[in-house]
Amino acid sequence: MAMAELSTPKTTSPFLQSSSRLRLSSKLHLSNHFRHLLLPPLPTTPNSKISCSVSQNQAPVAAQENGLVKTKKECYGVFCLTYDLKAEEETKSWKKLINIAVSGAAGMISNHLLFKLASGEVFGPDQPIALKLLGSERSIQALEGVAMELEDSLFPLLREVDIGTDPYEVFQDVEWALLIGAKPRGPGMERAALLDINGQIFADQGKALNAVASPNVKVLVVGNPCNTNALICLKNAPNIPAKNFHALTRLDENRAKCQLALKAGVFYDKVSNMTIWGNHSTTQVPDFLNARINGVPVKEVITDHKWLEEGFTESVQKRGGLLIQKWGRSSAASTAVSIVDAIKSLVTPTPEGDWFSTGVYTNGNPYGIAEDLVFSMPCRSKGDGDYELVKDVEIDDYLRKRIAKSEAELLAEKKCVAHLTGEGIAFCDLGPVDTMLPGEV
Ligand SMILES: NC(=O)c1ccc[n+]([C@@H]2O[C@H](COP(=O)([O-])OP(=O)(O)OC[C@H]3O[C@@H](n4cnc5c(N)ncnc54)[C@H](O)[C@@H]3O)[C@@H](O)[C@H]2O)c1
Repeated sequence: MAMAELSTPKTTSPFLQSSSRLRLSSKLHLSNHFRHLLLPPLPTTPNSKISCSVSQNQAPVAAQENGLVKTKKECYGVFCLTYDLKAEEETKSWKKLINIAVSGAAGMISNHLLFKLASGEVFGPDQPIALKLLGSERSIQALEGVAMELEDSLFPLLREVDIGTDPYEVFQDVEWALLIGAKPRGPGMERAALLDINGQIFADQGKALNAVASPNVKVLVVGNPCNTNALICLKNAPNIPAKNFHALTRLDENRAKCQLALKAGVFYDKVSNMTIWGNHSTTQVPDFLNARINGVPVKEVITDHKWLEEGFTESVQKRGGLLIQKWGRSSAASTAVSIVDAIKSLVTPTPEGDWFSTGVYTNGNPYGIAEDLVFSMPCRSKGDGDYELVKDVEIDDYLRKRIAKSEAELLAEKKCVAHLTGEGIAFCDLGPVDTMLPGEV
C-alpha cells in the first residue's frame, strides 16, 4: 500500500466525485455510543486522504516525522498515516463505494461472511465497500475483535469499518443489509417464543432501515425463523419496496443440489433449476419435479422415485441437524457461502434457462400461494439487484400438497406475530407439531 505524502489530492477519482459524505478511510469507526468508551476522539477535520489503521493510541513515528500529525489529539494510532489516493492507479477504475450492513457480525456465520465480502469475492474486484457491523450489547467486545481482524487482513477494497449497537446509526445509507443476528433457540424453547423474541429484533431493525437506509436497500434476512422475520421486517419498513426483502433459503437449495448430485453420481455443478418452496423449516419443499441434471429432468435421471419423494426431501430437511450431531455446532461456513451465492444471484444475470431460490414476498405470485407471506420460490435476475418470479414451472399434486403445508405453517406463524406487523392482536397456534428449523436438533 502506498504510503504517504501530505498534499491534498488533485485527483478526479470516482471516490471523490461520488459522495460528499464519503469518508476516504479504511478506519475503524465506532458508533458514538461506544467510541467514547474506548478510544480517543477520531479526527473531525474532513480527510481527503485514505488512512490505514493497524494499532492503537500512539501516532506512528513516520507520521510524526513527516509532520502529518497536526495535533496528536486529532489522530488515532495508524489513522494518522495518510497516503495520496491518486498514487493508487487501480482506484481510478473502481466503482462508487457501497455501504453494506451486517447484523450479528460477531457471530459464527459472519466470521466467514465478512472476509468474503471484504475480499471482493461477492461484489467484484473493482467494487470498494464499507462494512457497517451491528452487534448486540453483549457482543460489542467481540465485534471490535472482528474489526481488528478485518484491519489486519489488509483488504484493498475494504475502505471503512463501522461497528455499533444502534441500528439507526449502523444502517445509515446502507445499500445492502444482511440481517444475521438473532437469538438462538434454547433448549425447551417453544417456536412461538422464538418467533416473539426474534420478531421484535426484526421489527426494530425494519423501522431503522425504513428511517435511515438507502430507499432501495436490499435486505437479506438470515436470522431464524427467517421467513417470518423477513415479513416482520418489511411490514415495519413501508418506504422500502416489499420486493427488496429476502429470507435465506439458498443453503437449502445448495444442500438439495448436493444430495441429487450424490444420488445421480455426478458433480454438483450438473444440477440446475433447483427450487426450494416455502418456509426455511422442516416443511420446506425441495422440488425434484422441475430440477434438472445435465439439462434432463431429475425424474428421468434418478429412477428411484420412492427415494426422491421420501429420502431426498428428508435428507435436505435434516441435513443441518445431522451436521450439528457430527460437529457439535451449526453450519456457519456453508451458510456464509450460501449468503454469497444469494447476493451474487441478484447482482449477476441468471444463466439462460436456470433459476435460483429465495424467500420473497408472495404478492402477485403466479402459483396460487397466499399473498402477504415471505415464501421461497424460483426467481431469475438480470443482475441489477432485482428479480422476477419464474412462471414456467410445473406443479403437480405431490408438490401442491407439500407447498400447501408450508404455506399453512407460515400463515400460522404470521398470526403469532400480528402484534409486530401492525395487524392487531397475536394469536399463536402452531399446531401439534412444533416444526424445527433446519439445523435444530
Ligand atoms: N436461513 C438460514 O439458512 C440459516 C442457516 C444457518 C443459521 N441461520 C440463523 O442465523 C442466525 C445466526 O447464526 P450464527 O450461527 O451466526 O449465530 P451466533 O450465535 O454465532 O451469532 C449471532 C450473533 O448475533 C448477535 N445478536 C443477537 N441479537 C442481536 C441483535 N438484536 N442485533 C445484532 N446482533 C445480535 C449475537 O450477539 C451473536 O453475536 C441464527 O438465527 C441461525 O438460526 C439461518
